[in-house]
Amino acid sequence: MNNTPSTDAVLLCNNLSKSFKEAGLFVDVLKRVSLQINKGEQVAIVGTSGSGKSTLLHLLGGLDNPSEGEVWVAGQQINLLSPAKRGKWRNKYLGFVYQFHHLLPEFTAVENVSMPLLIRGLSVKEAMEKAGYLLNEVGLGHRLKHKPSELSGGERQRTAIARALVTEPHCILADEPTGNLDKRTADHVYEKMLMLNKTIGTSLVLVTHDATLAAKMDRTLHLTDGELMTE
Ligand SMILES: Nc1ncnc2c1ncn2[C@@H]1O[C@H](COP(=O)(O)OP(=O)(O)OP(=O)(O)O)[C@@H](O)[C@H]1O
Repeated sequence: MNNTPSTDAVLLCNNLSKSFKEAGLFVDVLKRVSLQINKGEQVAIVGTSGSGKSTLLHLLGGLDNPSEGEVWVAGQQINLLSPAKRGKWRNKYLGFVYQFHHLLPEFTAVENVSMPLLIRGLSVKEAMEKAGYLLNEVGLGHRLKHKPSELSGGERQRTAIARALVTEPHCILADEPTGNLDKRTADHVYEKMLMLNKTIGTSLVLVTHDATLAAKMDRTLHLTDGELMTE
């Protein structure tokens, strides 16, 4: 498959490969992966441990360089950009949610969520209002002033989701974001994330081991030993 960016594509890669050098030998972790994520689409990436899921997500998000191939985000081939330009492009169009929330411990929930907007130059008032709205949407309207250490695990992950969505990115890249939560809390967090993604029209690429969750998405991509299997 060889993709050319269409108007529907928010994210795509062509013949993406990644090798790591270990003990003098190259190990091929991703092998010529091509895929396209369209506007508003929710896509799961599944595969056994070590099949290359996180590596693929890192490359799609411009957090690492491919050995070969192309990554396009919002019509721009990001792997050709300088690290500084790539970082700017990434912050403009993508949102990230990780297994560990990476919230800033000394700031409250609403301050954490407003941070990406302040960095973009919004006034404190505007940023706080938007952050408060998003936190309310994920069911945390009553926890705005709590610091991460005063929130439960599920509440922290919902705060991280609000922070990823507050800039209304084209696409969210999520790597097993509820892997450290119990199933009931995880289901609740996902419910919120999937619903909000639909409301805002953000695409979602989610790495998960949970087949039930993957089945809720529009599409599931299977990685086996670094190769994408057709559905
Ligand atoms: N920086 C690195 N240097 C060397 N090898 C690496 C590096 N990063 C990843 N790998 C190797 O690449 C393979 C794929 O790793 P990756 O983390 O993408 O797998 P995964 O499918 O996300 O696994 P899991 O489900 O266990 O998180 C693994 O064998 C791993 O050891």
